[in-house]
Amino acid sequence: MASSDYAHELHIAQLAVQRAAILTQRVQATTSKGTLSKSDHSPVTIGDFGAQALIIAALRHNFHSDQIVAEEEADDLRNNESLREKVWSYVKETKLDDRESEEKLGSGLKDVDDMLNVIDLGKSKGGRSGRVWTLDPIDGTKGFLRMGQYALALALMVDGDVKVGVLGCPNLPVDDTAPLDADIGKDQTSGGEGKGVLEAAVLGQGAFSRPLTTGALAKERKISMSKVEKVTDATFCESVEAAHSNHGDQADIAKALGITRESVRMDSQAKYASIARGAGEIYLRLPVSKTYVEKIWDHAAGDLIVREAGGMVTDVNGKRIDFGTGRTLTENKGFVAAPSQLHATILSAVQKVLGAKSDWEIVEKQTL
Ligand SMILES: Nc1ncnc2c1ncn2[C@@H]1O[C@H](COP(=O)(O)OS(=O)(=O)O)[C@@H](OP(=O)(O)O)[C@H]1O
Ligand SMILES: [Mg+2]
Ligand SMILES: [Mg+2]
Ligand SMILES: [Mg+2]
Repeated sequence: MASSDYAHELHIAQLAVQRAAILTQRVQATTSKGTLSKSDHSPVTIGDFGAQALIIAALRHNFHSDQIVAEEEADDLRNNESLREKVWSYVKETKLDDRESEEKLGSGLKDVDDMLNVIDLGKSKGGRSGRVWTLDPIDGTKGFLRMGQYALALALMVDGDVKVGVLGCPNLPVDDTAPLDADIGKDQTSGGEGKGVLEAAVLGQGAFSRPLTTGALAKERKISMSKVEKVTDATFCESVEAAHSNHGDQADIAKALGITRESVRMDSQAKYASIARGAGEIYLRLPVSKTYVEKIWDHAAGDLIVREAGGMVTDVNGKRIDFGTGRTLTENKGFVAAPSQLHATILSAVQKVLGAKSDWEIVEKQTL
């Protein structure tokens, strides 16, 4: 990647994600992942807390005055000494095995209290002005727990626009040309051989992938979305959980498009990472709940990487995703990510299928 705008931010973001992925991989390999249920009943683990602490520590060291919007907060650790100590033991032991790279991430966290405070630096409001990092330390925690796909997602927004995006996907194949395997979202315990990819993009500079390592960054390769011209030849991916995206609507849309291949289900922004390198074409995420508002950290990195790889990402109304609205994406409903040459066709099928549903209130009728 050209060393120009945001080169330093990109470099640090990739090293920070790579270091935190060492921790998440160690936690995923153990049977005791320290799972807690949050107030919304979603899980959080030692891996989520530990990765958030390590990545924010690197951001604090390098970009002291930037805002950070991250998913996790430290309250559950303040009230739980044994879990707090477990997280701390992982955090203090995790280092890149390349000294120069590790030094770039800073001198580290002083003690457990420093770790808790650093985790809580992720409580910023976000918004449309200034530099804001957004972090999902483990996206797809359910996938992480079921030994499937998950991603460490970090992005930098400036004045509400995503400028840098990084996705660490420890369980995706290293090989960018590997076809989208129907079992990709399933059990990944059989070994880490050939797995682990780090994808990144800077606005206007293209998208790149490199093998995830435990030290210095590996050599990068340019990636691009699929060149498939006929939508009937496309494969689409979707969430595993039926509660996170509407499998029924997505199946109807695929049918309307004449897609006969079965959808590939996998957790996390590994879906964006896959289509960004041409493994599959489409990522559909249509809302199930009328009240759930999506979070910026679940989409910012993936959105930029897909767009820089030659794709388009919009909501179901065809609007670009607006990341300047704070911690949540209040201006967008549903996600349609696809290669540019197919996006209009897919969007029109999405609108036709949703428009025909009498209970579809989220998509304003006048915009369909
Ligand atoms: N109701 C509802 N609707 C839509 N999205 C929701 C919902 N509840 C949670 N979430 C967010 O979904 C994130 C995981 O998305 P995935 O695509 O990985 O889902 S799945 O695990 O494949 O089912 C997940 O991210 P993580 O918490 O980082 O795992 C949540 O932020
Ligand atoms: Mg997430
Ligand atoms: Mg998460
Ligand atoms: Mg979560």
